[in-house]
Amino acid sequence: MEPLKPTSVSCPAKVLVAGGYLVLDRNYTGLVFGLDARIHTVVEPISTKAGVTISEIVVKSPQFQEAIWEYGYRSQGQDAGISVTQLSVGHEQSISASKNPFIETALTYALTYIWTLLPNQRIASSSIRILADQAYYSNPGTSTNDSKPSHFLNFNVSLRDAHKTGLGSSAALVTSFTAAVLSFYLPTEKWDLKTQEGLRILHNLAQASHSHAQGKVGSGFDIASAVYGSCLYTRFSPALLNALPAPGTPGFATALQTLVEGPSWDTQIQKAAIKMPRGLRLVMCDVDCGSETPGMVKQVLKWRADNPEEADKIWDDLQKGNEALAKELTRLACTNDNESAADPYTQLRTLINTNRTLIRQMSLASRVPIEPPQQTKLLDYCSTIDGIIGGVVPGAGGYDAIVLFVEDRDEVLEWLKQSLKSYKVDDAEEGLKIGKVGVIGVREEMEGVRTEELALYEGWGAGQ
Ligand SMILES: Nc1ncnc2c1ncn2[C@@H]1O[C@H](COP(=O)(O)OP(=O)(O)O)[C@@H](O)[C@H]1O
Ligand SMILES: C[C@@](O)(CCOP(=O)(O)OP(=O)(O)O)CC(=O)O
Repeated sequence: MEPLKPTSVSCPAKVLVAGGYLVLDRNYTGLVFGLDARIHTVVEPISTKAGVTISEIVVKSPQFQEAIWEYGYRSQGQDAGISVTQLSVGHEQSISASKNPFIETALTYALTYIWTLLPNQRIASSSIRILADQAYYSNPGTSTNDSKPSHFLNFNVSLRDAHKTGLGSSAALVTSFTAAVLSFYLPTEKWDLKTQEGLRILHNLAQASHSHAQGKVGSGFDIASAVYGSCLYTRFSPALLNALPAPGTPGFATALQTLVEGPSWDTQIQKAAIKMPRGLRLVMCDVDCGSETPGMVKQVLKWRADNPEEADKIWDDLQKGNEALAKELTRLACTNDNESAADPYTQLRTLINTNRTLIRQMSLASRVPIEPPQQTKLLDYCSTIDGIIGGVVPGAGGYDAIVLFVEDRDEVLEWLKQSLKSYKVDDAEEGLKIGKVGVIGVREEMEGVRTEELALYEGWGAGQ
């Protein structure tokens, strides 16, 4: 067997530009853009003294305080796969306080899948590092005091105190983690990130473990964009995962392998259906307030169940609007005569506004603040700025963020930033009030998962 080589993989963040709530149902689609903030996972061998065999995997997220998790692992009988147990980390923090369910579940699923492919081989110990781009968190990061400043910043807080900007950290983490662990342990004849089949298996495995860690609530559009980048997404049937035995119980390993490799997985990814028109870009703004997605989802789905006729009408109109939006984006991206028209984006503007009207109808009818009045005002305000085509509340909506289609010129972005500095929320509003609105340093990213050069992590020391 060849010695294991250090491996690194990264995945992009996401923004669901159209299809929030609808995408939870397989009859509808979600239009998701990848974003150029990435989470990286690096896996390296641990050197042990000759003759000493340990089965330990140490995971660190060195940009955060106390972010270290040590796992022991062993194969179970009765085809139950590999069980992972968190070991004491040797300082005052208790194991339960330091649990990271996303890492623990991704490790259990990835090692179990590896074991099904290499049943007679011992899985060697390794050391794993996770490094995230600044845009995932609004905490101000500081440079490492290395003479060569790193691309990655130190956030100087624990993960518990990190303020997420809603770019899908757990999905990018689970997907890059799963891909890096598979790449590290498996020879390319067994699994290869560079093939369509390798991507399909990675997608299915990451969906299964992320869904398990998250409590099976999401549509999985965030994992799809972590693997494939920007795409038009149709979710998998939720029933696929209900049939999977629990990790560590008899039959889990073969059932997992059959599920991720077999033909039953029914996600549809249409990559060619999503493009960014030449001359445009996405801009994300954080509204420094925040909404709880699961509660909003519950309420919208209850409204739909109680009012099927009204809901189906709005959803079908929204689906048509979303498809038209995707079509117009690809049309603009593929046509050459944008420059000659007086305003090449008239149709795009109209489509965005029609979708927003339908979203507000759904908001009113379901009494869920998907595009609440303060966000309407903010979006309307931004849409009047020269060079801004329009925008929407992404994903579940609420008071989290807005996403804008903007002409890709420095002066437009600068003017937007200046305008937002002096933007005032109406004092007369009742209820929740959005806070400061800031531009997040990201733009669209068409590419999904990719391998990275180890030199990127200099200053974040191997196995430190
Ligand atoms: N850099 C990181 N290192 C380790 N774990 C992380 C990191 N970023 C996020 N996570 C994990 O993902 C969780 C956040 O996931 P979630 O609440 O679903 O937010 P998001 O919407 O960003 O995915 C954190 O509690 C932590 O367990
Ligand atoms: C409602 C949804 O369709 C979209 C939610 O998108 P967000 O981007 O708002 O999600 P989180 O970052 O996980 O809060 C639920 C789903 O599809 O999972």
